[in-house]
Amino acid sequence: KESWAMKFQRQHMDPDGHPSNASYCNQMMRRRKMTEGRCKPVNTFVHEPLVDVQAICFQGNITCKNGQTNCHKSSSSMNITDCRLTNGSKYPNCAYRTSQKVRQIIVACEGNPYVPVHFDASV
Ligand SMILES: Nc1ncnc2c1ncn2[C@@H]1O[C@H](C(=O)NS(=O)(=O)C[C@H]2[C@@H](O)[C@H](n3ccc(=O)[nH]c3=O)O[C@@H]2CO)[C@@H](O)[C@H]1O
Repeated sequence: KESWAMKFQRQHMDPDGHPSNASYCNQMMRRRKMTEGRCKPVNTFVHEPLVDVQAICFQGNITCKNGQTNCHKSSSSMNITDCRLTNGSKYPNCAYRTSQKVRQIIVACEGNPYVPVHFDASV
């Protein structure tokens, strides 16, 4: 079974990628298996080295959206791509808008080793 840590990497890590065109999200959401059974509404990909994203777990500790206190905000801004389902999208043809941004990101961390397991938000 896929661990939380591996699920985070499958859903949110693309260190060597960058949205070269508007179909980045359409392709990546399929490739990373987030369009099976339903179209995942919102998903962010992070274009930074895995070690830099893992280091966030030891940066600013803040409260998560769900009230848990195991969230951490990155000290610096990161290159990310937000994928957001378009209104006209109809399963199984999940159609996304691709938005490239530079933001601080907030992740939840768990386990030993203490690693990212959930993407909370970008600010
Ligand atoms: N503190 C915690 N500690 C540990 N675990 C925690 C904690 N909190 C949740 N989980 C777990 O994580 C699992 C999970 O998938 N949570 S999820 O909210 O649906 C993920 C959001 C995110 O993927 C995406 N999104 C959203 C915004 C954005 O900018 N970018 C962006 O990508 O949308 C999703 C829905 O918002 C869930 O099973 C829950 O148990």
